[in-house]
Amino acid sequence: MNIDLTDTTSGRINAALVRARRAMGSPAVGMVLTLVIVTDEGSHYDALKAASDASKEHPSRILVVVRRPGRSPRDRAMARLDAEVRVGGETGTGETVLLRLHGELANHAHSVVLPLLLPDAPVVLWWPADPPEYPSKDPLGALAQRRITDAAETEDPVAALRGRAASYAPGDTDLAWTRVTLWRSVLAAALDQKQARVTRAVVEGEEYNPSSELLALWLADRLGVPVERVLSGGPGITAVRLATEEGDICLERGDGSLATLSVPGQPDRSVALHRRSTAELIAEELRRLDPDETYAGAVRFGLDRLVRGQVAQVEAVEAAQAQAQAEAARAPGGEQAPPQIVVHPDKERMARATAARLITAIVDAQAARGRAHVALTGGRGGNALLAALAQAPGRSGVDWSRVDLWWGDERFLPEGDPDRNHTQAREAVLDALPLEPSRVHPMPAGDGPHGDDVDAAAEAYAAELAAAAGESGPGGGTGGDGTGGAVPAFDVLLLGLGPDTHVASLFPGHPAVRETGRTVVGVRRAPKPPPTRISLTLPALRAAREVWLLAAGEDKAEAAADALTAGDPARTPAAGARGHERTLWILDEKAAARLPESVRS
Ligand SMILES: O=C(O)[C@H](O)[C@@H](O)[C@H](O)[C@H](O)COP(=O)(O)O
Repeated sequence: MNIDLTDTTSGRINAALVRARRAMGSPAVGMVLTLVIVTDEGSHYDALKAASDASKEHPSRILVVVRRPGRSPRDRAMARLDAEVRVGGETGTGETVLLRLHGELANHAHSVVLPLLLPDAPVVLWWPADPPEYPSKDPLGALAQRRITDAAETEDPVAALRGRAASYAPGDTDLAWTRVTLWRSVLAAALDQKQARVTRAVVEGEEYNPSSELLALWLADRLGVPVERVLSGGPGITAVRLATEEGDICLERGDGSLATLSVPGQPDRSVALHRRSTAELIAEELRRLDPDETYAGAVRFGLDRLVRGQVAQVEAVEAAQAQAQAEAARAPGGEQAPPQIVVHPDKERMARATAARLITAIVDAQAARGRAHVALTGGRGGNALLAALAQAPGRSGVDWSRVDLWWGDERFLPEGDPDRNHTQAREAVLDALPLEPSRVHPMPAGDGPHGDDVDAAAEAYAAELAAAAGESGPGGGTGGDGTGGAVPAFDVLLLGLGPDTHVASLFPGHPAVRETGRTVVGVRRAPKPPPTRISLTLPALRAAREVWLLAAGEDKAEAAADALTAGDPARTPAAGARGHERTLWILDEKAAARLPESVRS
């Protein structure tokens, strides 16, 4: 039931609430707290929506206070209270009162709110933005057992955290702190389980991210060791590394909601660390109303006591890359994204983290388009990734029956030959996945219907790709000259980097690299055995939404440096492998060792 009251009083509002309850035949019992939200006209809808969702778990009276002091002296001199009372309906078992305090009344919000508080029930106050400097001393704040602010909703979140530290009083909390609950619980469990002494810690997260700061402060406060705060490109917190005598405990979340937890001596596991909605955060805060001493210890630990580290390896390159590479790597149409770079400490962790990243990408693609198209690569890097995928617990989060698997290239050998990429992929993981056989698209074998005619085999695969192109959802890929030669818009196209900068079976100086009219070609006299292969062409690779290039080991260092600074794909084919939406270079430290300063600085 909705009741609108103009130029009213708190008493009339209470009477309206009673009337509405009676009319609905639902007494006001069962409501557990009063949630007061202080916001402005432009933000009250979102804040109320989040609070209403949160209060489904905690039936509440929600009072939304919107101050309207007025623009002119005349407006400011008057005093008027308008109210919108909502009981039942989308408020669930709770009730909502939107209060507009006009003119002079805007300076006396607590006198309006006090008579509207549920009797004998806790009060929670939430400022979605622009909180008072001392929340506990604010007249409204003084009414509350819990006072919620959000440092992320400020111009300078780190400065805001300094303010929270200075003004802290029991009952204060901040949503930037709430956002690290899941990280803290995973790390605390890993530390409890491992019982290893931590000697130092690193927290990587995007700049101006207060949650990264608070997670670092919490580790410093709890562990009593040096904690380094390192900047990354995000989103949000991207990694925590705890150095112990037995090796690093790492919790890495590349760019999605799935993180990888690596604990020395244990198999990696994927952990859901999705970035929660405001409603979920508020619901968590409503669950506990006692003072959060852990928050108090962290926020007051002292930001200046954190070690300010170098910009993370990952993002030093990403930031420089975005600028230095944009022109050189841009495709003729200018639509490909400049490459981003992720560097992992070693090839084992690179494979594990990339497997988790691939799972996230597939889950996201299926959520967006109902299915996912992934093109696999052969070689040690590609197979290591598939082996890691076989171990990744998060793989059960994928509906494999809606994944289409393709190959970027294939050795033109008899079916089942151990050197075929398809054979190796099946052995690594495919045979263990509940795939839909009709959605697994190996390239033709050398003893198949086309005999030893590799060109005919290539044409057949091009036709299979074209048939699937229309199914790959909006923005379906086009390869070749962009006309008939279509391919699906691969959600992720994986490529291993050859030591000579080849990708797929496109080798430097080879005619296949310069092919633009077809999407798939036969390759003869390949420098990497076996000599006869089938390969997607560069235009077909570029039809992918995302292209991920994998390079591990020092034998790839020069190739990676060449490809990331070169411009001519004919000479350095990897330089021409760009995705429409994203190009990701995934390296281990050894393969990244020769990246020029201009790229790494
Ligand atoms: O069929 C192939 O050989 C691959 O598709 C090829 O493109 C491979 O990915 C690179 O040569 C890197 O191989 P390594 O990862 O083994 O170095």
